[in-house]
Amino acid sequence: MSYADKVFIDMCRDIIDNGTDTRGEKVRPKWEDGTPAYTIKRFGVVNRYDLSREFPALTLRRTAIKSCTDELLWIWQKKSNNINDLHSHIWDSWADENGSIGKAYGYQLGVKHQYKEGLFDQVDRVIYDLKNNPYSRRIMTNIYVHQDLHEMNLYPCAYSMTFNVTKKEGHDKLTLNAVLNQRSNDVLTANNWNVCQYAVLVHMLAQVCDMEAGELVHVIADAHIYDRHVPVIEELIAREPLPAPKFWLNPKVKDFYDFTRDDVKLIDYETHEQIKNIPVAV
Ligand SMILES: Nc1nc(=O)c2c([nH]1)NC[C@@H]1CN(c3ccc(C(=O)N[C@@H](CCC(=O)O)C(=O)O)cc3)CN21
Ligand SMILES: O=c1ccn([C@H]2C[C@H](O)[C@@H](COP(=O)(O)O)O2)c(=O)[nH]1
Repeated sequence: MSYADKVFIDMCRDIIDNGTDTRGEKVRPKWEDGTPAYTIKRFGVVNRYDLSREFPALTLRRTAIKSCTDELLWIWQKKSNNINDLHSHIWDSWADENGSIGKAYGYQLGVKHQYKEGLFDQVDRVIYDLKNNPYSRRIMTNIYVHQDLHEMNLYPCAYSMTFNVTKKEGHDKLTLNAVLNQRSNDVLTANNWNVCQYAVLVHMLAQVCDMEAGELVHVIADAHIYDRHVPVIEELIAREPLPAPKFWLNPKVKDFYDFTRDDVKLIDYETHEQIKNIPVAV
């Protein structure tokens, strides 16, 4: 069975059985009808995925790999903050009349910073360090920029990646690992969505830097299940996990900026039926 399913089931069980409830407290998000969106939450969840063994897609329900890759490329490759550059409508509720989500996500990754070797944005700096100084312990991004928070419609949730390179015995290539730091995670809507997109990112960066993909460690400060999602989660985690799919990344692509969502595929991705019309708290 898919290892990601096991991690997801254990995490959800733990949140529901051992988490704390925000019901009746002052909370920011609301449901579409204006009702406060309360959660059951667990502080400090850490999940590890070994990308050299399996791609961490859930089989309990289908994760839209092309849409989540599209959002990842919107942020990391197009470095855009405008929903008109995105193929899906997942950000529509947080955009202004021009389609902007403010100085969030892609905007921050496109800002150039001065380094000893010259001006780089954070993505190009990561690629430069992975190619030129792979054993550096300083290869990371951070888009949680306090001075710009007042110009963001939603503060970044998955806000930092720390890359770390190791060498496996008997392997010619170096191994690329990463820690994804996330301050807040809507477990039903976006847990596996975020995990799959950052797994894709590690695979892409490994390929263009001539490395192998290793571990992805997902650190979540506030892992929560919204009140209206609890019955859906109960139904999902009662399902029997299926085998993990195989991951395909177009091996011809050698430049990070050449990847498109069509260069990513899940082969033999068998899943249980999708749960439609899941409400998203705004
Ligand atoms: N409450 C909340 N939860 C989130 O997960 C979230 C936000 N807000 N605000 C900003 C973004 C938007 N995110 C979203 C929103 C919707 C989907 C979603 O509906 N996904 C569907 C279909 C996507 C498609 O195929 O285009 C899915 O089945 O995964 C995913 C991520 C993640 N983020
Ligand atoms: O990539 C994402 C983006 C957003 N989320 C979720 C996490 C929260 O439920 C909301 C944001 O609300 P805050 O009050 O700002 O925490 O969006 C996610 O899980 N993944």
